[in-house]
Amino acid sequence: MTAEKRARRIIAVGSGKGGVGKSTLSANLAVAMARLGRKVGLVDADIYGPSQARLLSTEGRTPEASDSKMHPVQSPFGVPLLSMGHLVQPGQAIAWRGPMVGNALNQLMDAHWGDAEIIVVDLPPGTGDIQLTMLQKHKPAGAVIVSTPQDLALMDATRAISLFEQGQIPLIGMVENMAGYICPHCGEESDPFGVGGAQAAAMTMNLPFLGRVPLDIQIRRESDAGHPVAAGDGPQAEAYLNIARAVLAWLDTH
Ligand SMILES: Nc1ncnc2c1ncn2[C@@H]1O[C@H](COP(=O)(O)OP(=O)(O)OP(=O)(O)O)[C@@H](O)[C@H]1O
Repeated sequence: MTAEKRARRIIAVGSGKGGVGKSTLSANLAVAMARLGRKVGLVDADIYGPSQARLLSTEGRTPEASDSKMHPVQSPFGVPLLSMGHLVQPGQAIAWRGPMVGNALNQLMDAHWGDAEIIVVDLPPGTGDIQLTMLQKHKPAGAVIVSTPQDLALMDATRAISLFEQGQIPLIGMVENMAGYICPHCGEESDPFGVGGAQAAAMTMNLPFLGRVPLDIQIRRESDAGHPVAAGDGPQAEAYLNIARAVLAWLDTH
């Protein structure tokens, strides 16, 4: 029986800088993996700027607790989750020093995750206390790096990659977000942030490329309204499902 019990595996989603779409990717990746039949949970490790309660339509819900541990909040998309957004009022500032933030992260991670076999962790941008606690104490099975295609974002992504390498966390690969924009009026495709930069950078760094998500008004609108596009149909959902397939293929072979 013990041999059959599969260990829970953590996938950290990181980026060098904020605003590149890491939270959106984390939510959609978790939903897509659940759609592909896996038991997936999601932890919003962005303690100071939580967004997952909104992205997965669980705002205003408070986790119950037993045996001094929280029970994740069930979302309507088959993914249970925990976020500071479930514990503080929207807009309330969290002014904590490092050790308290580390404790908060540990409580989110050490919750009653039940039969979840994979926990996706949405890390805050950068390379600070939360990232270090995550790497050292919770030891993710692997990390996914998100970047937009422009040089500055890629430079920051390199820093995130180096953090995981120093922590000896395997890199699953890189996702290029907000590449290619199709005008909803005239249909012309343009590349506000360029395109292919993240894929090229991944190749240079010998990092697998996991896929590309276009800059798409529907992704912005639906995400911010708490409807992850990965739960629906169409090319947007397919983009996230393909990334989820690539991540699962990696997990199943490592
Ligand atoms: N592919 C996309 N197309 C259009 N909008 C997107 C896309 N990906 C993310 N966005 C939008 O960009 C904004 C920032 O995304 P998100 O919050 O996921 O970024 P982040 O990297 O997690 O930022 P932070 O680390 O600062 O929380 C959101 O409004 C989101 O809806």
